[in-house]
Amino acid sequence: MIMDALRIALLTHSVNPRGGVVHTLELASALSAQGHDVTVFAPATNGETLFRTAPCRVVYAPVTDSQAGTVALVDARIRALKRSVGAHGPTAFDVLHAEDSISGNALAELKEEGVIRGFVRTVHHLDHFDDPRLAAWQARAYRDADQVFCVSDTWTREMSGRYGIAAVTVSNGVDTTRYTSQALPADEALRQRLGLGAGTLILAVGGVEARKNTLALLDGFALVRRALPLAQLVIAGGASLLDHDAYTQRFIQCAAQHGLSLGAHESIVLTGPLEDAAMPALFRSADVLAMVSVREGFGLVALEALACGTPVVASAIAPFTEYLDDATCFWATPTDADSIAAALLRVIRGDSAIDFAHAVPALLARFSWDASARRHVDAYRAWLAHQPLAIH
Ligand SMILES: Nc1nc2c(ncn2[C@@H]2O[C@H](COP(=O)(O)OP(=O)(O)O[C@H]3O[C@H](CO)[C@@H](O)[C@H](O)[C@@H]3O)[C@@H](O)[C@H]2O)c(=O)[nH]1
Ligand SMILES: O=P(O)(O)OC[C@H]1O[C@](O)(CO)[C@@H](O)[C@@H]1O
Repeated sequence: MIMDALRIALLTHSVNPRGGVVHTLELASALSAQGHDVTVFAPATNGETLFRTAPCRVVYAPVTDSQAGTVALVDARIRALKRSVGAHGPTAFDVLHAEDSISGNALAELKEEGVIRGFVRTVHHLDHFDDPRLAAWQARAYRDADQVFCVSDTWTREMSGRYGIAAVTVSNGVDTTRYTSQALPADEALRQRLGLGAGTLILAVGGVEARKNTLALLDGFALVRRALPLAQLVIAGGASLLDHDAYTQRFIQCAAQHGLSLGAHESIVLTGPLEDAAMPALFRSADVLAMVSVREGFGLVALEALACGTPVVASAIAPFTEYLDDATCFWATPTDADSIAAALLRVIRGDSAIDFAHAVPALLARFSWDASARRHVDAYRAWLAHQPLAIH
């Protein structure tokens, strides 16, 4: 432990392989390596454990209330985190850091009740909620935070321009020891297990959901199949707390209308959430990563694919345009299936200018979790310096 080590609590919404949880664990790992005393709080039901081994103390907050429906689920998780953090008392941590709206509400309530003095919050991206309770929770979780961090300048500007919140950007990192282009014997076993054939593999990560723009990707893929009849679309992940069932049903119907079948060895393979070790192997197995999302906080998956030596087709919108360029990705217009198909085909045919020798390593070097953790610590200390009284 370093002399001026901070006692930091990082709160996440679940144990799932998902952006906010990955951010929590990578930040926890880098902060711990720098000598800080980190505790991760994660709501868990029925003995669930984090999808990746945590490098620090973990407190699983038991979710005891009903999670039937999204509102009940969010409420139950807010209660679970609030109980667990509250039980540690007001002096247990120097910094309480919420990674999402659920944990932000747990801390906002504890702050209102005087149990904690304040908290910081990372906004990865915000969602659109028709349900007023979900919308109100989402707003409270950034509005009541003492300091908001965003994972891209795009979102820092959005928070200021649209919501009047003065956030600071603290970028993501990418673990280039986990995500490498070095093929392993297990890569082939994974291909077999998932039913991936010898044809071209187009990979998308994050499941089937509107924000990931999976329907437009499907339309683009159907066009690609006219030129490459053996091509497969592999969609991995999707461990979201939100309800994407209606969108998934539309996806299944549209696939049928295109004459595309779903399943192992079929043209579309939906893997669902995968164990951590599978992800680098899957990136390496793909001919191209399609990241044609319409809303991302940062787009970490694009960097992971590039680190594995896999070319990326990315949406020609922010935040991708903030850090990718013609030397590190191939652009597609996310609202245009023809554009998505054309971009995928250009990359598959080796007709892109992605520079894996120079531009990609230079890009990856700009995003480390160590640097992200140092920037967080600077921001924590700046916030603590403005607290009228020390927390402990
Ligand atoms: N092990 C495993 N990891 C997964 C899986 N699915 C996704 N991941 C990992 O989870 C992370 C993000 O995945 P997304 O599906 O893109 O999550 P998100 O919730 O949309 O991410 C949000 O936060 C990220 C971090 O700041 C942002 O980069 C992203 O744009 C978005 O705002 C990446 O590290 C990705 O490799 C899976 O099935 N298994
Ligand atoms: O899709 P995910 O990563 O599970 O995220 C769900 C989002 O919805 C909420 O659970 C509720 O607003 C947020 O806390 C979170 O950002």
